[in-house]
Amino acid sequence: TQAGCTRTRCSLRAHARRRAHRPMLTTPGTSTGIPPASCGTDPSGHLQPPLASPISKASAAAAALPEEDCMKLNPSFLGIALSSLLAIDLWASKRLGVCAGEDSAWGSARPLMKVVEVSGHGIPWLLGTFYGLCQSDSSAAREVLLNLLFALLLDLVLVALVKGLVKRRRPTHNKMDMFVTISVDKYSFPSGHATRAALVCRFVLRHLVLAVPLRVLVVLWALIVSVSRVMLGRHNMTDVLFGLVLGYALYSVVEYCWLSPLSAPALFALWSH
Ligand SMILES: CC(C)=CCC/C(C)=C/CC/C(C)=C/COP(=O)(O)O
Repeated sequence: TQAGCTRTRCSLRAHARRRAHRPMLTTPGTSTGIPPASCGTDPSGHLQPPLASPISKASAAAAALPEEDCMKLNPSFLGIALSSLLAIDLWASKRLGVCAGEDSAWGSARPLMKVVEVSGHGIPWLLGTFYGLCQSDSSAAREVLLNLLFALLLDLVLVALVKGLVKRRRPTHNKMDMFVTISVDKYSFPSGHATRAALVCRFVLRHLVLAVPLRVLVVLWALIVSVSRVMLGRHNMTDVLFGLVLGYALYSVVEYCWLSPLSAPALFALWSH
């Protein structure tokens, strides 16, 4: 009937669309994602298997695609592994976001987590270091503080660059109620708090003479700041893990470019009394 024919044509078109959008898992040419022209329907409207006929124009065109185009359609092992990792990351991060809101499982701990958040924020660290630099009267202290200031600024620039390049959105369960942010802070990869925590932790352990309990406290602080980013729902786990690695590596760069009265006399002249 007329209605039956229309339904059959629609279902054929839908079938062709589904196949055309399905990523190819087989070698190009054997499955083109386009139904062969010889496919048809029987009088009752059911799809018939393809007839043994020459390759249709469409499949011949697909078979002639350059290798790179076919590669794009074939999900590689690495692609599948990455998508699976990201899916696990999103799922686990959402489950760990127990302080993401007042009504979350650990919502009552949210104010405390926000104090931890401020302790790893860029502004207190920049202002504190700058203040220390202006107050210090020993050249050794000035050298350490000037390098800490340089490290903190380098960290801000690097994180802003990576955030702007990667443009990964913050988790959907995050409430954007953070203490002072800049434009790129709408993005979450990598976590600026985690990079700063790792960087400051390595810096302090290397340049401050501290008793063992205090050294342990510094490491604990860096870990708590990092974990709190996921608990507050600000970040996914991969943002924080990458941030820690980046901050750790950044310290090596700071150490390599260490500013001294010999290498940067003009900078030190600014703060010599
Ligand atoms: C000198 C200058 C440009 C200071 C800007 C300090 C500032 C507003 C830093 C932003 C710190 C922040 C909110 C980072 C975001 O951390 P995530 O862990 O959420 O990535």
